Amino acid sequence: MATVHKINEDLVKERQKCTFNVQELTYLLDGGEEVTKERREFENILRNVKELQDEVPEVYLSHKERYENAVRKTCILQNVRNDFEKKREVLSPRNIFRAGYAVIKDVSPFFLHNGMFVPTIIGQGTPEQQAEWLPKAKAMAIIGTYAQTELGHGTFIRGLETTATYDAKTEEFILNSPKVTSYKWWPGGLGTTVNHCITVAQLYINGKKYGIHPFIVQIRDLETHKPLPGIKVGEIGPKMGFATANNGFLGFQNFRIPRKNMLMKNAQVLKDGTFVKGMNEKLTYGTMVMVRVNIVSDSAFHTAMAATIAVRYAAVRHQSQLKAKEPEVQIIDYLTQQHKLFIAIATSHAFSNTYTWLYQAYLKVVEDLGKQKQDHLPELHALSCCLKATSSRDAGVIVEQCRLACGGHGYMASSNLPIIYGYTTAAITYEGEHTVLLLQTARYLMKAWMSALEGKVLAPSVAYLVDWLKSDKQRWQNTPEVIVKGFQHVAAGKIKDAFDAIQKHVKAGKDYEDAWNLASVQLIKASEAHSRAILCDGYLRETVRTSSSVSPSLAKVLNHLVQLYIVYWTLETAGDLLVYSNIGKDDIAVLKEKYEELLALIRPNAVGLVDAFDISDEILQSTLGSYDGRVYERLMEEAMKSPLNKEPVNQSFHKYLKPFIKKAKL
Ligand SMILES: CCCCCCCC/C=C\CCCCCCCCCCCCCCCC(=O)SCCNC(=O)CCNC(=O)[C@H](O)C(C)(C)COP(=O)(O)OP(=O)(O)OC[C@H]1O[C@@H](n2cnc3c(N)ncnc32)[C@H](O)[C@@H]1OP(=O)(O)O
Ligand SMILES: Cc1cc2nc3c(=O)[nH]c(=O)nc-3n(C[C@H](O)[C@H](O)[C@H](O)COP(=O)(O)OP(=O)(O)OC[C@H]3O[C@@H](n4cnc5c(N)ncnc54)[C@H](O)[C@@H]3O)c2cc1C
Repeated sequence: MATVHKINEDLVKERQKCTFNVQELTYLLDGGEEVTKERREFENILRNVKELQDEVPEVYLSHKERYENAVRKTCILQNVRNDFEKKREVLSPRNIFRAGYAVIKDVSPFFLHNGMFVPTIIGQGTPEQQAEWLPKAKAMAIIGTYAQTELGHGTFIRGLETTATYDAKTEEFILNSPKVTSYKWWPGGLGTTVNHCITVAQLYINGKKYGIHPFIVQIRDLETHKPLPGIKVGEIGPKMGFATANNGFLGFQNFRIPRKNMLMKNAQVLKDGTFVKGMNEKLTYGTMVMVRVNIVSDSAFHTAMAATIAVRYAAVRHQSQLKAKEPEVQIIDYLTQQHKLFIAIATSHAFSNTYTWLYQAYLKVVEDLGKQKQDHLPELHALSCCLKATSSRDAGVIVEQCRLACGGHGYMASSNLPIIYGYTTAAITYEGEHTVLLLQTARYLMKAWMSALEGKVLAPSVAYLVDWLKSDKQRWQNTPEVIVKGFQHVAAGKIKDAFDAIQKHVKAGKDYEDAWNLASVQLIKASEAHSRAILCDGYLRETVRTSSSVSPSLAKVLNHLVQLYIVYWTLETAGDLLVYSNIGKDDIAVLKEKYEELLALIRPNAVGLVDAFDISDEILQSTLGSYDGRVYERLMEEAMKSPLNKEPVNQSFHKYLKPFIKKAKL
C-alpha cells in the first residue's frame, strides 16, 4: 500500500487562508465540471497503470533508452485512451495532451501525429482523402508527422527545395531532394518513429513551378519499419530540450507517390496534369494557423505548471529573517517574491482567456471557409501570429523567472523546471519564429493603418486605430478600462511611427522592401504593443463576462488577477505610456501603490490559485511543487536514485583518482 504522507504545515495554513472555492475555479478553467471530471477520471486511470511508473528516472537513461521508453509509454497511453474512449466520450484534445505529461516527462515522439499530421489531413484533404487516411491515422494504424522545414529553409517556406514533379503518364508525383539543404530537418517523430508524413514540396508540372503543396507520403514499410527505397531518413541528434521528441531528417531520391496523395482540398492537379488553383494559396498554411492558436493554450499550461511549482515551494521554503529574533520567513512573504510569482498566475489566466476567444474566432473562420468566405482570414492570421509570438515569449520568461524564484533547487532536474523551460522556449521558435511572426502581424497593421487613414471600417481587433485618429487622447484615469485604452494608444502611436518611418525611407528613394527592413525594429515594437493591447483588452472583457456567472468570492479574486496583469504591464511599459498616452508621473506613482495593494490582496489566495490549476503530482513531476509540500524529503529521495549513489566507492577512484592522488607532489 502506498504510504500517505502528512501535508506540509505551511501549505495546510495557506489552504485555510483561501477566500474562494478552489474547485469552482478549476471547473471554470477547464471549461466546465464535466470536463474536469473526465480529466480527473482519465488521469486516475493512468496513475494506476504500473507499467507507466519509471523504475529509473528518465534523466539517468541514455539518449536511446530514453527514446525507447518514451515510445513504450506512449503506446500504453494510447491503449489506455482507446479503452477509455470505448466506454465513454472521446477525450477532449486538451485533456489528452495534458495527461501526456503524466506519462512522458519530456515530449512524446507521437506529438506531431496528433498535433499536426491528423489536423492536416482534416484541414487539407478532400472528403475522399479524409475517408482514406483519417480512420487509419486516428486509430494509429499509420503514424505520421509534418515535414515542412528543411536544412536550408524553415521560415521562408516559399523557398523550400524538395520537389514534387508530376508524371502524367503514370499519374504519380516524383519526390526529390536535390541538395543537402533540401533535406527535411526537424519534424518530430520522423527520426525513427513514424511511417508516414505530410511532406511540403514545390510542385512542378511540365517544367513549370506551381508553389508549395502538401503531400501524404509513406516513408517506411508498415511491417518491417525499414525506410522504403528512395527514402533517406534518420534522427537529428540531441537538442536543448525535446529529448524524446525524436526529431528527424528526410531526403527523397526519385520517390514516386500516386497523384491522389497530394492533399487537394485547396489546389488540385488533375490526371492530365492540369493545375486547378485554390480559393487562396495561403490556405495551404492552414495547419500552422491552427497550431499557433493552440500554442496560446500551451503557453497558459506551461505558465501554470511553473507557477504551481514555484508558489508551493515559496510557501514551504523559509529563508532569512525580516526582523532580528523572529523566525525565518516563508519566502512567499517577501514582496519581491510575490512580484516574481503572482504575475505568473495572472499570465496563465490571461492566456487561457485569450485562447477561449481566439479559438472561437478560428472556428468561425474555418466555418466561413467551408462556405467559400475568407473575409476574416487576414485578421485571424495577424492575431494568431502575434499572440503565438507574445504568449510563447512571455511563457519562456515566466518559466525562467519561476526557476530563479526557487533559488538553487530550481536548477535541479527533479524540480522539472529545466524541462518545462526547454519545452516552452522551443515554442518561441517553432511554428513560426518569433520575430518573423511579429513582422507578419506588422504587415497587417500597416495595411490597417492605411485603411484607417482612408476612413475605412476596420476589423474589430484594429478598430481602435479609427478611434485613435478620431478623438483626442482620453483623459487618463487609473481604471482597468482606461489603462487598456492607454495600451491601444501606445499600439496606435507605434503603428503610426513605423508607418511614417517606412514612408520616410521610401521618400528618400528606397524600395518599399528596403524601407520595410530599415523600419523593422519599429515594426516589431508596434506588433508587440498591439499584442499587449489585445491581451489586456481580451482578458479584461472575458473576466467581466465570466464574473457575472461565478460566486462573488471567486469574481473578486479573478478581478484582482486581471487588475494585477494590467497594472504590471502598465509599470513595465510606463515609458511607452508616457510617450503615447495621457498618463502622468503621478498616475504611475499611484499605480505602483495599487500594484503593491494587489500583491497583498492576492497573497492569501496564492496557493489556492495554483491548486485550482489542478495539475496532479504525476503531471508536475516536481520535487518542489508537489501537493503535499514534502520538498526536502523528495529532493533527498530523488538524489538517492542517482546511479552514483548505488555503490560506496565508484570505480573511477581506483582507476584514476587513486593513482592521480598518489602521484601528486606535495
Ligand atoms: C505530451 C505533450 C503534452 C502537452 C500538453 C499541453 C497541454 C495544453 C493544453 C491544451 C492544448 C490543446 C491542444 C494542444 C495542441 C498543442 C500544440 C500542437 C503541437 C504541435 C507542436 C509543433 C511542433 C513544431 C512544428 C513546426 O514548427 S512545423 C513548421 C512551422 N513553420 C512555420 O511556421 C514557417 C513560418 N513561415 C511562414 O508561415 C511563412 O513562410 C510566412 C512567414 C508567413 C511568409 O509566407 P509567404 O512568403 O508565403 O507570405 P508573405 O509574402 O509574407 O505574405 C503574403 C500574404 O500572405 C498572407 N499570409 C501569410 N501566411 C498566412 C496564413 N497562414 N494565413 C493567411 N494568410 C497568410 C500574408 O499576411 C500576406 O498577406 P498580404 O495581404 O499582406 O499580402
Ligand atoms: C523543437 C523544434 C521542433 C520543430 N518541429 C518541427 C516539425 O515538426 N516540423 C517542421 O516542419 N519544422 C519543425 N521545426 C522547425 C521550425 O518550424 C523552424 O525552426 C522555425 O520555423 C524557424 O525557422 P528557421 O529555423 O529557418 O529560422 P530562421 O528563419 O533561419 O531564423 C534565424 C534568424 O533569422 C531571422 N529571420 C529570418 N527571416 C527573417 C525575416 N524575414 N525578417 C527578419 N528576420 C528574419 C529570425 O528572426 C531569426 O532571428 C521545429 C523546430 C524546433 C526548434
